[in-house]
Amino acid sequence: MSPAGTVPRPRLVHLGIGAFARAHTLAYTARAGGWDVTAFTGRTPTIAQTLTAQGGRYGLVVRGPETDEVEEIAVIDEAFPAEDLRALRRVIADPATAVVTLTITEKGYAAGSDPAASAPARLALALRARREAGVEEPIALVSCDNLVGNGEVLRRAVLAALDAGTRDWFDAHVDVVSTMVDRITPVAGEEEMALASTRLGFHDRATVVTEPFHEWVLEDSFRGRRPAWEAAGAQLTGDVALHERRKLRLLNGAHTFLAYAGQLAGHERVDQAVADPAVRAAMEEVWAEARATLDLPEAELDEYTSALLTRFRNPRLADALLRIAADGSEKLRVRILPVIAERGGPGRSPAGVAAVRAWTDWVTARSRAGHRIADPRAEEIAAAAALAEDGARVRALVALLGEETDPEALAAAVLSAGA
Ligand SMILES: NC(=O)c1ccc[n+]([C@@H]2O[C@H](COP(=O)([O-])OP(=O)(O)OC[C@H]3O[C@@H](n4cnc5c(N)ncnc54)[C@H](O)[C@@H]3O)[C@@H](O)[C@H]2O)c1
Ligand SMILES: O=P(O)(O)OC[C@@H](O)[C@@H](O)[C@H](O)[C@H](O)CO
Repeated sequence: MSPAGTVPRPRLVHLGIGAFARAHTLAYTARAGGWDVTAFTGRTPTIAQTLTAQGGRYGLVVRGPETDEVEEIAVIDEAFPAEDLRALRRVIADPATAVVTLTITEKGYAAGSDPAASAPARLALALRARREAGVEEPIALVSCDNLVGNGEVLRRAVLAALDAGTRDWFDAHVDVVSTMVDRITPVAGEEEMALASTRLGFHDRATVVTEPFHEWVLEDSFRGRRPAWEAAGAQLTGDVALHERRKLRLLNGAHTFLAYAGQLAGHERVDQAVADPAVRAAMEEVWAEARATLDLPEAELDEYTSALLTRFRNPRLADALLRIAADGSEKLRVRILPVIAERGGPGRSPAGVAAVRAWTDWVTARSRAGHRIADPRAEEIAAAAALAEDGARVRALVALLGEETDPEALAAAVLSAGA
C-alpha cells in the first residue's frame, strides 16, 4: 500500500519463478528500473519460501568462457506459491499491476480449467477479479516460454478457462504478447551459490548461473504501461514470428538433437557433445535442414549458427544434456517436427528423422534402465519403451508426438534410419 497521496509504483506479476525467469525476464525488469515484482511459483512452493527468506534478492552469476560476473538482482518484493490464489487475485486486481510475464514451461500451457493444475486457469480466475474490481487499464500477458506463437498459445489457454463475463471483457482489457527469449541457463549448483553468497554478502539459495549472451524480442502491442525493457537491450518489433522460428529451430532444435544423440554417444554436457566430431557433424545436418525452412539471408544464418557454436562450446557453463532432454515429447513437436513437415515429410528430412530416432533410442534405454522419464507423457513413454518388438515400440513412441507429421510415415523412417 502506498502512502496517501503518492502514486503506487507499477507492478509486474511473474508466474513460474524458475532459473530462466531469474536469469532473463526478471533481470531485464530489474535493469529497466522503476517496477516492483510479485512472483509466483509454477508448481512447487520451495523457491517462493527461499526468496521470501532472503528478501526477494538473489545472485546472478554470468559465466563467460574465462570469468564470472556476479550481480545482485533485487526486483522481487513478494513471492508466493502457485496455489496462493488469494494473493494472485489481489495482485492482478490491483490497478498498479499492468504486466504479467510467464515462464511455466511448454507443458504449462495445456488448456485446463482446474486452477490447482493449470496456470492459465489460475490467471483466468485472477482476471475475473480484475474485471470485478473495475480496473480499466489494459494488462499485458507476456509469454516467455520456448513455443511458436507463445502469445497465441497463452491466449487460447486463458480464454478456454475464462467465465463468460470475463471473456466478453477480455479483448478491451487484456493484451497478449508473443516474445522470443534467449539466454542459456543451466541449473546452478552449490559452487555457484557459494560464489554468489561470498561476493554479495548474504546466504544466497536462489542463485542462477547463465551465459553473457541474452536476447529478448517482444511484440510491440502493449496498450498499457510496461517496463522500459529496451533500456536493458530488449527489442520491440511488429514481427516476432521469424525470430521465434530462427531461435527454436536452430538453437533449441540443435539442443534437442544434442540432448539425445549426445547422451547416447556417452556425453553429459553440451560442450562435450559438440566437441565430438560425429555428433557435431550430425548437428550441422539438423541445422542445414532447419536453415532451409527459414526465410533469412544466408549470411545472417551463417553468423547466427557460428555464434551458437561459440555459445555451445562455453566449457564453464556446464549445461547438462539431461536438463535439455526433459519434456522431449513436447519439444520435438515445436523444434523438429515442423521442419520435417515443411521439408515435405520424413523422406526429405533425414536429419530430422535422426533427431526423432535419437529421442526414441534414448527414452527406451533410459526407461529400461529403470529411470522415470521427465516428461508430461512419462507413463505412456515407459509403456511404449517396454514393448519388446521394435516396430511396435517405435510406432507407440512416435504416436506421442502428435499429428504434425504423419506418425506412420515418421515411425517407418525412424525404424529404417536405424537399420
Ligand atoms: N533454461 C533456459 O535456458 C531457458 C531459456 C529460454 C527459455 N526458457 C523457458 O523457460 C522455461 C523454464 O525453464 P527454467 O530453466 O526456468 O526451468 P526451471 O525448472 O528452473 O523452472 C521451471 C518453472 O516452470 C514451472 N512449471 C513447471 N511445470 C509447470 C506446469 N505444468 N505449470 C506451471 N508451471 C510449471 C516451475 O514451477 C518453475 O517455476 C523453459 O521451459 C523454457 O520454455 C528456458
Ligand atoms: O528450456 P527448455 O526446457 O524449453 O529447453 C532446453 C534448452 O533448449 C533451452 O533451455 C535453451 O537453453 C534456451 O532456450 C536458450 O535460450
